[in-house]
Amino acid sequence: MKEVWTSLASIMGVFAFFQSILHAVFPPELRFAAAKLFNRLFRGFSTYCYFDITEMDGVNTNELYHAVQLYLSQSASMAASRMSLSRGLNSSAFTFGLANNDRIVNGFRGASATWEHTVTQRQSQSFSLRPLSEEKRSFTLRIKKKDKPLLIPAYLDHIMETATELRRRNQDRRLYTNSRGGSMESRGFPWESVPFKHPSTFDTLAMDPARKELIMADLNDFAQGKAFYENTGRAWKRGYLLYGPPGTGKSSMIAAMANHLGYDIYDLELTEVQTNSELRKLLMKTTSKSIIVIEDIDCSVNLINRSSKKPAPPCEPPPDLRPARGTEDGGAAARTITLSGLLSFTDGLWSCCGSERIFVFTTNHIEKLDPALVRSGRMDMHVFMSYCSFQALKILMKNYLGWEDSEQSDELMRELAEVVDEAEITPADVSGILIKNRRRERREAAAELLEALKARVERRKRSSSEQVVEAEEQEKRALESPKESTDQLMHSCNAKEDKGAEED
Ligand SMILES: Nc1ncnc2c1ncn2[C@@H]1O[C@H](COP(=O)(O)OP(=O)(O)OP(=O)(O)O)[C@@H](O)[C@H]1O
Ligand SMILES: [Mg+2]
Repeated sequence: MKEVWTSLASIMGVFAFFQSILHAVFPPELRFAAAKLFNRLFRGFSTYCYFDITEMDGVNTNELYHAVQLYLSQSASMAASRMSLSRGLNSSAFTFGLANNDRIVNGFRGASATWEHTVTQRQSQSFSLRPLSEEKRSFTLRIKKKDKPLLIPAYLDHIMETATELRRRNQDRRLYTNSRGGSMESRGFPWESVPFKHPSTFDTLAMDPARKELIMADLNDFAQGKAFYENTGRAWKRGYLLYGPPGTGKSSMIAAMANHLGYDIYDLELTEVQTNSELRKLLMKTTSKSIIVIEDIDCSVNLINRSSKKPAPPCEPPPDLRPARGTEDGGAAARTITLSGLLSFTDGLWSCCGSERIFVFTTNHIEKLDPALVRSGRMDMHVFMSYCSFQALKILMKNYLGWEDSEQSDELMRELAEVVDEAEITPADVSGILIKNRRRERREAAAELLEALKARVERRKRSSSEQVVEAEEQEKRALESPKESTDQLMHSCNAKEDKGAEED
């Protein structure tokens, strides 16, 4: 062993001797060329290849460097023992980074890649219009030569895509509105926005868990469906129609969808839009990965069937001709937005500018909508937001009272389960009762809710029995005096017809 060490020391000595001669005798250029040759020889025998990704590419920033930095932040937060931490402008998330001169191993498609972050001092700068930072930062990627076809460029593409997604997720999301109609502000942007901070999530949303799962799975399939939409030649968009009584959670569902997918929301106020071309402009200025919402669609635009020849009732102008902003008559004459304009907004060629967009329409009266608007392909999923079921009630009790699953076999819960369907109460009303009682002890609050539900059931029973009595009395009167009752019947039929015309 001793001999081995002695011979190793003598080799090192010889190497150092030659190096000192090299330094003394040869000029730096020659030394540099020799080092390069040595490196090339060494790499010729090595099974690895190396890629340097510098922060600056000449005087331009190298996007790949920043993408790698962000991409590695995921792995670095798990694996590295020393990390750098940062938080960007307009961001609410912290980003981990690989510390200087640290190293991390990452895998892709079964191949392994080693990343090293190097920071060196920049040599003194000559004069430049754009001063560079004093440090030179770069990543070095080391992969096996045999893995090169597998990793380059697929791995780098993957890194770029992941970084874009991370950047988007780290940014605060925004809620846009077209309060100026379709008109542009000075920078040519028709939307105004505020940070989107709605706290509704699928966890807090009270609805049947199985239906909730179905919607979440549908959303996930959509968000991960790039290849599917490309292969099938379909535009990457999806339509949801949420319908049901007021206060059943349609708007809350939209917020939950946006929070689940990390999308922005464009809340389109259709009554503010004058023409189909304005509508198109608005669409063109939306970004991908967004939800475009039209709330209360039945009140927003004239939804009379395009093929129907039925004239609009004379007493009231059709909704799309109602006075609006602008001209003397309130812009009514200028307002030419039509149902077919809206249909091509969601379904026509223009709907494909950009991608990965979700359209959500909400309504309290699905029966009032034109079938063309709700046909499949346009609105892919119809979601009925119903009155509060027992499953939904349990979610609300958990959210508002912290009522745990273990307590749910309770007698109180059994009683609640019995009355909740019959009470036909909206989740908004249940939330109202629970908020009012939130300072009370849990069981007291739940008992209060039970009382409210029972009272509601009673009221509903009473009003329906009053209706039955009324109908029976009418029938009796009809039997006693056929002539009078026929007149009455005619009268009530006429009244019904008038009412129907008004509603049309
Ligand atoms: N399914 C639900 N889950 C949780 N909270 C709900 C639900 N439905 C309603 N709420 C509560 O009631 C409030 C009103 O609900 P929301 O605005 O979502 O109803 P909506 O169906 O959009 O009503 P509208 O038809 O009047 O627009 C919400 O802020 C929320 O607190
Ligand atoms: Mg709503």
